[in-house]
Amino acid sequence: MIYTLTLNPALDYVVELADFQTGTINRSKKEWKYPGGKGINVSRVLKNLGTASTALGFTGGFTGEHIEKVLQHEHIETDFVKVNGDTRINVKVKAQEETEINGMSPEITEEHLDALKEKLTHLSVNDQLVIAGSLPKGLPVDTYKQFIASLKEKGVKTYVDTSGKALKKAMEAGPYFVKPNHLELAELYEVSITTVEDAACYGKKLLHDYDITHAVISMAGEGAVYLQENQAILAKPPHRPAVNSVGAGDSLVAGFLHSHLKGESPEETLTYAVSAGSATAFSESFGTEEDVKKMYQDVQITVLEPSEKR
Ligand SMILES: Nc1ncnc2c1ncn2[C@@H]1O[C@H](COP(=O)(O)OP(=O)(O)OP(=O)(O)O)[C@@H](O)[C@H]1O
Ligand SMILES: O=P(O)(O)OC[C@@]1(O)O[C@H](CO)[C@@H](O)[C@@H]1O
Repeated sequence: MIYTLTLNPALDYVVELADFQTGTINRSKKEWKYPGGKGINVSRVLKNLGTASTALGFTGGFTGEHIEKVLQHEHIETDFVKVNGDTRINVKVKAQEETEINGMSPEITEEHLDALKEKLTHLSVNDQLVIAGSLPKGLPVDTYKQFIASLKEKGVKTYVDTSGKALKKAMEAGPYFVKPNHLELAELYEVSITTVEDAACYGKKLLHDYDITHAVISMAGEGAVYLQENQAILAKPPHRPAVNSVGAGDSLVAGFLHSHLKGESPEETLTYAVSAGSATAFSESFGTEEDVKKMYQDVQITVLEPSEKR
């Protein structure tokens, strides 16, 4: 069974404006309200692709209730721990460029964390857990690391998409899969990553430095680099104007899982993952299965020879 874990979900309020000006009143021309947070997005895209999952994490207040209602309406299983405050609202402004204001998490108490840990004890070998997004305020920076370490002992495979200190700590427990974007990878190694070759080089270093089986380094419009022991592959999407970048990375993770769990080859899996990411980047919302299949024809694969670590 696939589980997704979103410790810091959000109600995403997406507003489209012809022109965005600070210091004055802006009126939206289009707007959407979606359940959000990276793990929840992975569950929604998996559903689009025909793969079931259960969404775990913390939800609270009117925003939390709305998120659960929408997910249940979409026939996505949920098993959230209820917290007292309101799940945050994240504002995404689409104008000349995209601007995001990600809200604050509600307070998570010891009891809430224990209740979540109890749910995780039910996962077993053959289960997959996607751990995605930021940590709510107040939780220890090694929270993901602890989850990964104890799940790994039971044979549960973990797929990690987070950033900053939480990512660095999570790596120490050796997750099965990790998807940093090139900026997150650069931050981890305190370097600058601007080319596909740099991404492949530091991606390879990631595999050597930590006990990780699969890594995908996403590079927005440049596509993504996949790495596993003795293999590095690049998948490039077609060059077109992107409509939306919110959730493109989550779509890539969902596409990877969907294809990988069907036992497809690394080339097919990376192509499918990048197709899912780009299908979302080229749509107003998440790409549908049909969008992903169409995109698959236009994604180009190149086998790379990554340079040795610097
Ligand atoms: N401008 C674009 N054109 C084509 N594909 C894109 C574009 N932006 C993103 N994608 C697709 O989405 C994937 C993930 O994008 P990105 O590297 O921006 O991830 P991310 O930083 O995790 O994204 P986000 O946090 O916005 O969800 C890329 O590998 C690519 O397949
Ligand atoms: O603040 P975090 O947890 O890092 O990211 C949260 C978020 O920006 O990520 C998703 C897109 O990937 C959105 O649905 C959501 O608002």
